[in-house]
Amino acid sequence: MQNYSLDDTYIKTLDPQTHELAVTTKDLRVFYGDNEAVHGVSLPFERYKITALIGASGSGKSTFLRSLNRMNDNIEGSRVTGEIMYRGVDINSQAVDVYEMRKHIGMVFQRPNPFAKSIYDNITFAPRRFGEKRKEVLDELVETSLKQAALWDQVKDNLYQSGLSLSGGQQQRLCIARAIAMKPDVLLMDEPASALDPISTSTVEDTLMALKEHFTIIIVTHNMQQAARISDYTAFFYSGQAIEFDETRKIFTRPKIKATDDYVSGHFG
Ligand SMILES: Nc1ncnc2c1ncn2[C@@H]1O[C@H](COP(=O)(O)OP(=O)(O)OP(=O)(O)O)[C@@H](O)[C@H]1O
Repeated sequence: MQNYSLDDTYIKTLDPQTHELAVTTKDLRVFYGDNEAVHGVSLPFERYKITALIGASGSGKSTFLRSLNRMNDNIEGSRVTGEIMYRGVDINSQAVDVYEMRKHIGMVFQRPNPFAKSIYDNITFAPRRFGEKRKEVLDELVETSLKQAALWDQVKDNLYQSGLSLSGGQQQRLCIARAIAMKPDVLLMDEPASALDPISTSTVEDTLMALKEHFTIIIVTHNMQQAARISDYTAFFYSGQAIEFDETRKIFTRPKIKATDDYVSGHFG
């Protein structure tokens, strides 16, 4: 099967003035020991857009996503080769300060994982660790992050209550607020709504749609309706390769590859 390649995509023909790329990967390969889980994926991620990564279980979506902010560094025996270009720097290079890079490329996980701390402390924890001590700046950060995550109105009078006391959907929005408090450029999200009920899912989806005004979002989802509803671009993963990448409306209406068509129309996977 043909692997999708950045070189032969129409993206090259797009006007860079109107289609600025936040991150691109080139021939990205991820190994767990001898097992190559991602086979040379080259993808462009446009700034202020949502790109969905879809594909069957085990096709390498999460592995690829995690490698974009070097989360695979924490997995023993894991190795990543190829390029991840961000602002002209290959962030897959060993010379890169990973903690500094993660300020720019943040991550929200599948299960809401607030710290066992107050709502206020959840949001200010990382900025404080990076040296921000001014109370007025931290207060402002808490308010803007919670507003952007559509949680402010519900928690503004209870900022010192534990983050763990919130509902699942609220906890996930707190985790989104915590991630955006670092003012990242790019937010990586691994099935951020899969542990939530339909109403919370819908609120999180609305939140993501609003967030793309300020952030570039790359999201793994198994939910085809969700990918179709919220994403601008979609990459279809199959056996560790991104075999098709296009505007979401094209992937869901007239994909070029049969395997993509079968997957999005529910014929397998
Ligand atoms: N920590 C790990 N150690 C070893 N192998 C792993 C690890 N994580 C994933 N893999 C393997 O890498 C391959 C891709 O897995 P990955 O989780 O990236 O797929 P996925 O498409 O995200 O699947 P799902 O939709 O089920 O989350 C699989 O063969 C999986 O077994």
